[in-house]
Amino acid sequence: MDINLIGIPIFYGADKRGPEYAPSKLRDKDIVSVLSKHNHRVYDFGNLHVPEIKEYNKFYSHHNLKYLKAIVEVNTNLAHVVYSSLKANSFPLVIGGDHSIGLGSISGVSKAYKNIAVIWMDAHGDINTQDTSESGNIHGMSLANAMGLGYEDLTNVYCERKKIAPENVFILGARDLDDGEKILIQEKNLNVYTIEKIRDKGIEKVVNEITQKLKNRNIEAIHLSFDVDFIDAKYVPGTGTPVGQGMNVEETKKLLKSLAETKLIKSMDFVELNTLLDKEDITADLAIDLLDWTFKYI
Ligand SMILES: NC(=[NH2+])NCCC[C@H](N)C(=O)O
Ligand SMILES: [Mn+2]
Ligand SMILES: [Mn+2]
Repeated sequence: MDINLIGIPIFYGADKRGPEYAPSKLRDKDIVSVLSKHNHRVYDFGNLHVPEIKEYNKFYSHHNLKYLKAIVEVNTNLAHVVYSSLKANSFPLVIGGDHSIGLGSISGVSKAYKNIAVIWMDAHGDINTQDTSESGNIHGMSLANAMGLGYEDLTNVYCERKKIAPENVFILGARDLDDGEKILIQEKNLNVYTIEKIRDKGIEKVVNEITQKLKNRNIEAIHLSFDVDFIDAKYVPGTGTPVGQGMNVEETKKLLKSLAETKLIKSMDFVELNTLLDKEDITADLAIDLLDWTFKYI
């Protein structure tokens, strides 16, 4: 397979420095050779441009949407690179950066394929809007924006329509949801698999259930958006919003393997690695290990 490696050095969606250094960290750790081992041809596209915005200007457009303008710009450009990669039969692997970039990735995928699904592995839902968010951080809104909910500059990124149908979104690992997010899950009857639910059913059954639903809906492509805080806080010191009670590394790998083996994953984000918070590169090394593992089966 051909892989286009796309770095997005952005922290604006998290409003906390650190995620912007993740792409170069993973390159230092030889991500290209690691992925190439599995018979992939890896093309390193380098980083996309992230405009500089001064801290005092972050509320420029909207008080509860920090760094809105820059985030819209970056996601628009990312969407096009993702779209163009898919059209050229390459697998876009997007290295964040914070999770605000999920919007750009999904936007690109949604133009390349008619019927898509999104698997969002995350301790959080990232389904806030400017009205429900308690932080104003856009990385907590990107999945809602992709579903057409939220501020119009965000929902209209790349093309003016909703990018993904709520019934084709699967949130795995959620265990830290805001009140507004819980209401939305009820309202839209979203597919949310909490850690408890995944452990109760078992990983295999969960993946089968998801694949069955996707088959019934003729899904052509899954976009996998992996937030490293999906994993239990004790294994990932290097992330900005860590949450306990998550899966361990072994369980996570089992889940990633089953998802990869569906052969439906056509694009992926790896986000929220914060190198400034990391301890002795534990999280960066884990990131390499997880990507190595996943791309063995993809
Ligand atoms: N991609 C993430 N790590 N998101 C964390 C979001 C945290 C919180 N729910 C918020 O909206 O601010
Ligand atoms: Mn997230
Ligand atoms: Mn998260």
